[in-house]
Amino acid sequence: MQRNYYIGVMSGTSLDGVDVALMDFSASPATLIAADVTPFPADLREKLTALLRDGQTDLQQLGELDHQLGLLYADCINAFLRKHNIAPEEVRAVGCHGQTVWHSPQGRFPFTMQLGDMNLVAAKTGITVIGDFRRKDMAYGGQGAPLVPAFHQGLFACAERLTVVLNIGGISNISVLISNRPVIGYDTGVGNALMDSWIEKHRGQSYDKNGEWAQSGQVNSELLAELLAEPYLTQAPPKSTGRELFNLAWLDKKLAKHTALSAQDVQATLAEFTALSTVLQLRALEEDCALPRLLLVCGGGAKNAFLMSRFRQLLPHWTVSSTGEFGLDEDYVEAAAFAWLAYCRVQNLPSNLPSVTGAKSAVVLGVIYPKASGESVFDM
Ligand SMILES: Nc1ncnc2c1ncn2[C@@H]1O[C@H](COP(=O)(O)OP(=O)(O)OP(=O)(O)O)[C@@H](O)[C@H]1O
Ligand SMILES: CC(=O)N[C@H]1[C@@H]2OC[C@@H](O2)[C@@H](O)[C@@H]1O[C@H](C)C(=O)O
Repeated sequence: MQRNYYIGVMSGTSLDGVDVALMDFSASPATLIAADVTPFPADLREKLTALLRDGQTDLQQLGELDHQLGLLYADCINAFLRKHNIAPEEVRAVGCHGQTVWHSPQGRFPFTMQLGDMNLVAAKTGITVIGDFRRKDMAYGGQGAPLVPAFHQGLFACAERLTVVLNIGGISNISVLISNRPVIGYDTGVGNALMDSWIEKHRGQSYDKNGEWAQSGQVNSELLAELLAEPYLTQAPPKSTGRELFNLAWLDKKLAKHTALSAQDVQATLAEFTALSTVLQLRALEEDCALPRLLLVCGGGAKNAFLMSRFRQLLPHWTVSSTGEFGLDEDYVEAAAFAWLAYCRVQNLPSNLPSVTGAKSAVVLGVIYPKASGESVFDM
């Protein structure tokens, strides 16, 4: 059978690296052919961390970051093609998310900003690139996020069970899949972002491997209650958030009354906060649906053994597993989803779910940046 290759590229809110996934859409279900992650160069990570921390920049720096990210994505794709012996001509299109530097879906002038010049990516790879996936949904009144629930639905929905796909990246988001009901999906709140920032501040490590440091501390119930009182958590969907809200400045305010707490107790409380802010949402679903319940975790948080054990303890009536056990490597679900979003763009298929983002209608997402030859992606 003829292959139908698309590449998805994702660099998420954790700023840990650039994920590249090659998907084949020639048969259903689509298959992941190969995937790799490239860590962010330290200088770029530093600049982006600073930008995400306070949103302060100038136009020169913003433009340069846009260029630098475009080059990085192109390098990652070209290295990927070389490593896996794939010619650019074999790939119909690349779906590239770009780097979210600010997400502000509420307010008088809602916007979401992803950097990374897709013109550069197309020019340097020789492959047609599709980018700017979120803003069409926003133009139709949606949150512009999360976009992966439609992809989750296609891969993991099953009539005999309630399936929830939970992505634990810097931010966590869920997709609730119950047959014959519209998909529910939203950002539940913080994923790894606060645990990452806290361990970086106190121990100079970029993340808490397997949650070992968190496990060594004690959860402080007063602090936990204050974290859980964040209004975003009880806001009704559609909703989406980011590191503009959940950052060290937010945490510092909550810690003001807890100056005597040890750093590892704070980490333990942050881990519990990450788990509970999702678990409370899932418990509410239990009243609504009597089907067997499956929680499928993906994203870097799926590798945090301590966090996964907390989900199992807190959700005794659920089977807790990872997407990897159900056919798609948990590290590459988002990158695979952007390959699928590119595929939808080329097929002119709508890919947002109004039940999730709140958009007025389902629309075709993504802007096409054609490769240099002028050959249309639709002619391949
Ligand atoms: N072995 C591990 N133990 C604990 N945490 C881990 C482990 N491996 C990865 N992580 C966490 O996963 C994070 C990366 O997750 P991921 O790549 O899914 O995030 P992202 O895609 O950048 O975020 P988002 O989905 O919000 O855009 C790391 O920053 C780290 O906190
Ligand atoms: C604005 C933005 O980049 N949002 C990301 C982020 O990372 C996780 C969560 O917050 C999710 O809403 C979204 O990414 C995934 C890929 C999505 O759109 O489904």
